[in-house]
Amino acid sequence: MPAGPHLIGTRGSPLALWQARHVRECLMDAHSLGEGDVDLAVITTSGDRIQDQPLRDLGGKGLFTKEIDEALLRGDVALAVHSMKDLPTTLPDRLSIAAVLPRADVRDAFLSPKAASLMELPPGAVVGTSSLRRGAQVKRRRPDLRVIDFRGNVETRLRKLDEGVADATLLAMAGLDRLGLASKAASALSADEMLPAVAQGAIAVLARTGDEETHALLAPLNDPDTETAVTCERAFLARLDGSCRTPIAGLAEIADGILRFRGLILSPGGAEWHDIEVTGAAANAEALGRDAGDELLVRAGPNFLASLP
Ligand SMILES: NCc1[nH]cc(CCC(=O)O)c1CC(=O)O
Repeated sequence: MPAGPHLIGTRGSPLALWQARHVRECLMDAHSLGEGDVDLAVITTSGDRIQDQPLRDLGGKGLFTKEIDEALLRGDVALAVHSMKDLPTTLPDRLSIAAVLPRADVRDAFLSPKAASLMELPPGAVVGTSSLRRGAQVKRRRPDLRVIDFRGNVETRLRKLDEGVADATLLAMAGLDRLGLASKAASALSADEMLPAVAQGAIAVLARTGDEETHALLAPLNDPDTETAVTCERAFLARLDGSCRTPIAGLAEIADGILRFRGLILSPGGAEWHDIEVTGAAANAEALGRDAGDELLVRAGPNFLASLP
């Protein structure tokens, strides 16, 4: 054991802190560690600093992880905890995923003081979301609704909803649950109504490639079915684009070694979409996701992704 505690790098948002503390507890339980053996190191990322621009104009993913990756590579921290859906499909050189925690609720929550569900919102109502995926699926189901950009962390978005900036918003159920805010949800959207983001509800722990001690420490925290499901979803995403400019959704579910994957790409306005569903052996997760991505590219045609702004 090295001198000093194992340090966990994390963003400072309430959700990030909850997740990092959760990993800390899991590590302490798995290895019977004491209070001082694992500690958090809060790191501010560019994504946290820049609050006034839509995320997709800022170079997309990696924005919330760059400074934490650098701290890992320098050896300032031994591990880093991230919402897996915020991780780019290609990890930085010399970093790898050491554990994927058991997945929480994958669904999106519908929040509104005006209606119990998306379909019950009055005509022309305003939905606030910064997610192209959610916005496009809202328009797909309800072309009459107006989607406006809604940034900030979970608490900020809830405040904006209270202030009447929008009539409704959508947030990941997993995040609300973790923050003790599940009661704010009017309902949960089914995956058929609103297909979740790739890796939604999963927490990934990163470590330096080759840091065997930290990898061994984290191994008991890994959930194989969640790892398999997100491997399929991320292979799908990698095939399609991976930038924040394309509305993409994907969900793999595993039961008895059989994997069912649903994938969806949409035009930002939700008027055009292409979906796919495949089933196969969970052992082929990566190929299933990749092939589903290739098949959607064929179905959508070469102009679909190219024509997006
Ligand atoms: N993009 C922000 C983000 N990243 C992870 C979560 C919630 C937890 C999860 O989806 O795993 C959220 C908030 C949200 O989408 O409502």
